[in-house]
Amino acid sequence: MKNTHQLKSEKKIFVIVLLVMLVIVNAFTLFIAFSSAKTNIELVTSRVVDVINQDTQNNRSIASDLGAMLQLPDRLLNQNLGIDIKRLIGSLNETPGDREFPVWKADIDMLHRKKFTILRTFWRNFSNANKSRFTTYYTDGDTGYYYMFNGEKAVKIKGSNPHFRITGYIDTTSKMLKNNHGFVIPELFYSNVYEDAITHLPTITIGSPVVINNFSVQSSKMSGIIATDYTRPDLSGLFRDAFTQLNLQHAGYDIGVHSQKGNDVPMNIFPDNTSWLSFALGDIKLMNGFCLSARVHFTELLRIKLSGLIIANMVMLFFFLIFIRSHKRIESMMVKLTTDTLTQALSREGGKIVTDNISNGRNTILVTMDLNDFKVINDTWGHHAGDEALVFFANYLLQSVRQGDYLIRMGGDEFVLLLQHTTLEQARRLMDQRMAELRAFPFEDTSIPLSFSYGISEWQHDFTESFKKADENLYQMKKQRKQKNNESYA
Ligand SMILES: Nc1nc2c(ncn2[C@@H]2O[C@H](COP(=O)(O)OP(=O)(O)OP(=O)(O)O)[C@@H](O)[C@H]2O)c(=O)[nH]1
Repeated sequence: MKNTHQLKSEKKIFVIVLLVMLVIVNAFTLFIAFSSAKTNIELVTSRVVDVINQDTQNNRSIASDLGAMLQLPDRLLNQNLGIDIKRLIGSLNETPGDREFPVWKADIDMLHRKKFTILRTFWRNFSNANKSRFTTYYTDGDTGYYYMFNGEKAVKIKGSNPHFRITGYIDTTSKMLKNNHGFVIPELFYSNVYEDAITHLPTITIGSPVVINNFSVQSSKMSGIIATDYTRPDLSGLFRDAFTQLNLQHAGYDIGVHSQKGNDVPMNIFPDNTSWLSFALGDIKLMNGFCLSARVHFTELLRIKLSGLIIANMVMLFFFLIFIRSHKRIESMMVKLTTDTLTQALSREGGKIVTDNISNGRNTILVTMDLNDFKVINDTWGHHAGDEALVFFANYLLQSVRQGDYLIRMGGDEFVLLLQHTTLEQARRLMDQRMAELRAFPFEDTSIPLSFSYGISEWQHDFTESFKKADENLYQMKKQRKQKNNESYA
């Protein structure tokens, strides 16, 4: 049978295990929420990448068409595009604002007029669905020409390019084309995250190279790039759309974009000022040249797995309550089984549990006690008075013991005290004192004389042996007392 001490430590262990499980279950659920958050961002990113890829694809095809067309003689060009190239590039004196015949600024040379005219024709022939929503243009270098598709605006760049520098890119790509005799498809141009000189917004640019192939001499050269700019508001809009399409909310995420080139200006798609507690979802590849750094807020993790968290905690709470209830029932049953109902001292069974668990009896003293002439109290004042005497006596003894000492009712008016961490001498002094101080107990409106005898022994290996020795001493004390009484009557 388990004793109350064992039950208490069992309860402690259970509570610790439950708390650990509570932490594990909640941490695990939050980890699943974290994985879902990461998947959400990856899904959203792939939607954004789809749009950018589509733009890039269109730019690539315009770039490659332009590269091919630039080598054709005017006759074939006119035939293919259905235009009159000579008329279109020479319309210096046409009416300003005429849609068909652009007015060229004088500083735009004939080759570029031709380039821009071809591009304008491509762009006009393009279906709207295929046109990028964002600023798309042609440029042929840092101090070259610039043609914006949507606005149909052609300018010669004075000084440095207001957007980003592509000289390095054109040089390396040209070298690569030369080394491979033109038989390679050049990489796209990726800018870093820079501040646009016109809009003053953090911007990224992705450009498709325009290559003029000349396979007959196995040499190709770079002409420029067809590029699309994505400003912070552009990308925010793309991300917001992707979140909406996927039925997700963006409020719980911080998203920033950075390039692999470094030296970026900060570009926060969704700002990181709403939560003090957020977790990094790691670097997510946007496309070759760019990465996302995303964070998810703790509140969003809770929201994602709210039902899971509630259910997990409710289940744990349910088991906890069941355990506590059954534990309490066992505990009260144990108390009932091990306690003497009349005196509240330990019962014989309770005493056995205690004595069985005395592993090392060193410094343990066993005292047996028996009320003197208890039968007389019963016979004179009634059984009820006898009961009161027993209760009084037990309380009287319990007052003089310390924590860790035990009072056991062996039966009738016989009790055992187990005194721990004490010597035989100290115990004897205590019992003599207690014996001397006990005179009577109050019963109804009188007081009835009450005294006891005791026998004492040091703990010897087991209870039976120790009890036997103490009981012999008790018997001696009783015997001496009776002799004394007889002598005083004689
Ligand atoms: N009131 C009451 N009496 C009990 C209880 N249990 C045992 N007794 C009585 O206690 C008495 C035990 O008396 P003994 O210990 O044999 O005799 P004593 O009168 O104390 O005499 P000595 O021990 O020799 O001094 C018996 O009369 C039992 O009936 C109890 O729970 N209540």
